[in-house]
Amino acid sequence: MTKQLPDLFKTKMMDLLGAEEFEQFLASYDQARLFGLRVNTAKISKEEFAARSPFTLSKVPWAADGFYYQEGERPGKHPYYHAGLYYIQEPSAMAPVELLQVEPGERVLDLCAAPGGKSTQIAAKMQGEGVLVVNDIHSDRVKALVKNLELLGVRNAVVLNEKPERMLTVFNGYFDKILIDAPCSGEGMFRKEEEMMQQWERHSVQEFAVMQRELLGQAAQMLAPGGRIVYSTCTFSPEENEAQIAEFLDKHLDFNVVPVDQFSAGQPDWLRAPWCEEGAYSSRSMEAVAGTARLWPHRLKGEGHYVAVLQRGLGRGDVGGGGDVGSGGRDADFVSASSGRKRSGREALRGKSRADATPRPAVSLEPLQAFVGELLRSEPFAAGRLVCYGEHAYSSPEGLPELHGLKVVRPGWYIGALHRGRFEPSHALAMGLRLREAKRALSLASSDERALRYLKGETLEVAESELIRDPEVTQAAKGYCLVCIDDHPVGWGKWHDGMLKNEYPPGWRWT
Ligand SMILES: C[S@@+](CC[C@H](N)C(=O)[O-])C[C@H]1O[C@@H](n2cnc3c(N)ncnc32)[C@H](O)[C@@H]1O
Repeated sequence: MTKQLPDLFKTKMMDLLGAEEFEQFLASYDQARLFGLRVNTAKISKEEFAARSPFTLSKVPWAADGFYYQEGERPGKHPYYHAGLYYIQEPSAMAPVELLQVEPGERVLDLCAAPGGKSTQIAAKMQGEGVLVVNDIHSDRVKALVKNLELLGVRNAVVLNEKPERMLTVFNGYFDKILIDAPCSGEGMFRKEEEMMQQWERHSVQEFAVMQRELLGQAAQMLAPGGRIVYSTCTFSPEENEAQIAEFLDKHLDFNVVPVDQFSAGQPDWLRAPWCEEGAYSSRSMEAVAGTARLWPHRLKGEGHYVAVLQRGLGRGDVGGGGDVGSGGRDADFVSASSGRKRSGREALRGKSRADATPRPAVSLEPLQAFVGELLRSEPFAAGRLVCYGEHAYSSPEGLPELHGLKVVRPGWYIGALHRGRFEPSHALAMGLRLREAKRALSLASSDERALRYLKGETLEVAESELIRDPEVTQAAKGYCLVCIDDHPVGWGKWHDGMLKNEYPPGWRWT
């Protein structure tokens, strides 16, 4: 593979690394590829997963829930993948979110989020508490982002498809943590994805450097005092890494680098011609970038990455706090109560105080209330507020400012559609539920041949005695039923008279 590397890339890396280290670096391209998965601790503990796992796992040293698996094991072809128990993720790509140090209850932004590897990692750390805003500028990539959030059962995410500059007013000084997993020239991915080499030859490093500079400045405006930004790339070029951070620090004196010591150090000595403008940076910034981190494929078991942790001071900077701007969700017909205290799902659905001041929903919420009463033991929407966009109902995280004028793809967890007096629960609702939250469910063993047949979209024969039912429920077993595999939800079915009609969405089916 070393032969296929672009000559220009090889010459530059030789200049940066020096002859001896360059040889080791080059040798890494002929080593076997590494494979990683991250356990989705929003759904299962890593101990439980390790006990059930059909894969040969070994720990990724820098990621709490990350594991290497063996080539040929194909975790994407296992029912547990369809249950959202893990995300297949390159091991080095797990590092930035670990360094973001997200806590449940925080307000977190993933600015360049698609297809969602790091968003789902952040979500697992938030455990459904707090506000997670995920954004990507490319609408086609946002589709994959939404699907991954739904697959992994994320309940507290809002998905935007925006230019970051349009987010500034709404989110000025709002977030506690921001991840910028920046678009970059992708030099660190040449071993994993060979087509990255052709893309590298088409786009210049300078082109990406311009975008990265803008993204860093925009993120700084959306960060609260005392907040943290993690900036990451999967490339080696100092123009996209140390130079971005040094320039940012010179423009933002209220930010410091939090040194990362578990990886190789950033390279202040590369901030010079011909790659960067000689003498352009202050000595404070030059010193600080030594505390940023480089993940080298010849020094650890992962692909090439760069990560910088930027901490904003608590003092008054040039951005304001709070985020409660604008009024009235853009297309929301109805916004339920948002009292701040925990409400029951019934209360959330009834939507008291704010609902009185806002227009009634265009559709009646009664079918949704009936569904909740019949099917759900606990009230999963109580942590959010129910919003309706046309026929579609979402649970939006508490504390979110009005998203006035923004292109909102998902204003929260998609609950389902209210259509012609009926409620159709969404697939996202099933994936975000727990077995214990359902009053009527079916749990198939992963070894049961019906598990795979369900994932293929087939109708199943299911005896009434196999249904798990709330002992207090006296109604007939007929109707919606949460289908699980080894106790983890994978979708809906409709049970009637010994048959389970399959509600697994066509686009998700096992092929
Ligand atoms: C490295 S990828 C992100 C990978 C993602 N964080 C993950 O872990 O799955 C960079 C993303 O940035 C998006 N992007 C490019 N320019 C952007 C911009 N100005 N604002 C927001 N997103 C942008 C791209 O569409 C791409 O999906």
